[in-house]
Amino acid sequence: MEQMENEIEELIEQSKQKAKVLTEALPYIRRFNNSYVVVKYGGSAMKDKNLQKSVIRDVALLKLVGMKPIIVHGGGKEISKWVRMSGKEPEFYHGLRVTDKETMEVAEMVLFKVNQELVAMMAEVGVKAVGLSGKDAEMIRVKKKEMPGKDLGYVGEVTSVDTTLLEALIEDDFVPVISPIGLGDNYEAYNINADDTACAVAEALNAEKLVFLTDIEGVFVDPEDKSTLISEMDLKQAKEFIDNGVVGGGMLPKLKNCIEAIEGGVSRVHILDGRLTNCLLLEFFTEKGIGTAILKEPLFDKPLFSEDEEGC
Ligand SMILES: Nc1ncnc2c1ncn2[C@@H]1O[C@H](COP(=O)(O)OP(=O)(O)O)[C@@H](O)[C@H]1O
Ligand SMILES: CC(=O)N[C@@H](CCC(=O)OP(=O)(O)O)C(=O)O
Repeated sequence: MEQMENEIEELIEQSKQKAKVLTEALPYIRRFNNSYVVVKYGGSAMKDKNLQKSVIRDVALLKLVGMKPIIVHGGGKEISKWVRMSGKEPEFYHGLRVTDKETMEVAEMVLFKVNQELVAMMAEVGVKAVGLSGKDAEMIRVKKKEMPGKDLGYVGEVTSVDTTLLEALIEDDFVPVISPIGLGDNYEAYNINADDTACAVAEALNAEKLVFLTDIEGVFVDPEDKSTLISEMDLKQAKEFIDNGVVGGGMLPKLKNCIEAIEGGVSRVHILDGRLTNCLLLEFFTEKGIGTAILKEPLFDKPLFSEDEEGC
């Protein structure tokens, strides 16, 4: 009898917790209703199938509560695996894959596979997604990326994004899943860095939010010291971090993309740890939020580090 009473009490407590979570989420659901939210999903955060499913479930939930999510995916590691299997060693120059004709073919095949897997996962959680590359309806046009001293081959730099198809799909309740391939002047396929692609799509849609899911908790002053996570920075601070050499490696182009997106009209950009279960829900629907937010201007005067932060 006593055990039964304890179980009932536990159930009531759990229900109260769930109700609290939903109540806390309400203002955010209302605020982001009908907003474009671009999620860049790639890198190491994509490694694990269960993790992929968790991210996809989160995106489905964003959709079901009234937002307009768009996924831009990467797959760099998977491309490298298949390039090796084709007998070549992957080559990168300043973070960009040197892409000859053969590598472009491999990249296009691998990205198509990744794209369709994500589309199927969305279907599994009851949301209709449509897989696209930038070639569809000439959505993403590019020019060949020029780098002093190195020919990158079929690497594209986005020149324009035509959102007509995206808007039509979203209007009809589909979630677009975009792979980072663009169409060149000569109508050939070009390989685009997925962060650049997400940034260009978010800018073209004037998105409310652009979220980069990566393999680290956010931007750190010192990545070795977890207490130095920067929960929020404005454009000025972001530029200072770049100039002062605080950020390096893959975080450098990512932060540059964040700055570009904000300057291009995106309201908020976030860098989140895609390895964390329910990372998107934690960022979107909790007061505290997670990761690093990059804003046009500071919301209010507060210390740089993560205490006392405000979410969304
Ligand atoms: N100050 C910094 N804060 C956070 N990460 C940093 C910083 N400086 C360098 N990095 C590196 O940037 C990496 C993220 O970039 P990248 O590997 O290109 O991500 P993705 O593959 O998800 O696109 C982190 O794993 C980290 O090693
Ligand atoms: C030109 C260029 O480098 N393109 C990238 C496209 C995929 C990508 O960016 O994937 P992640 O986000 O998973 O790294 C590549 O070929 O790896």
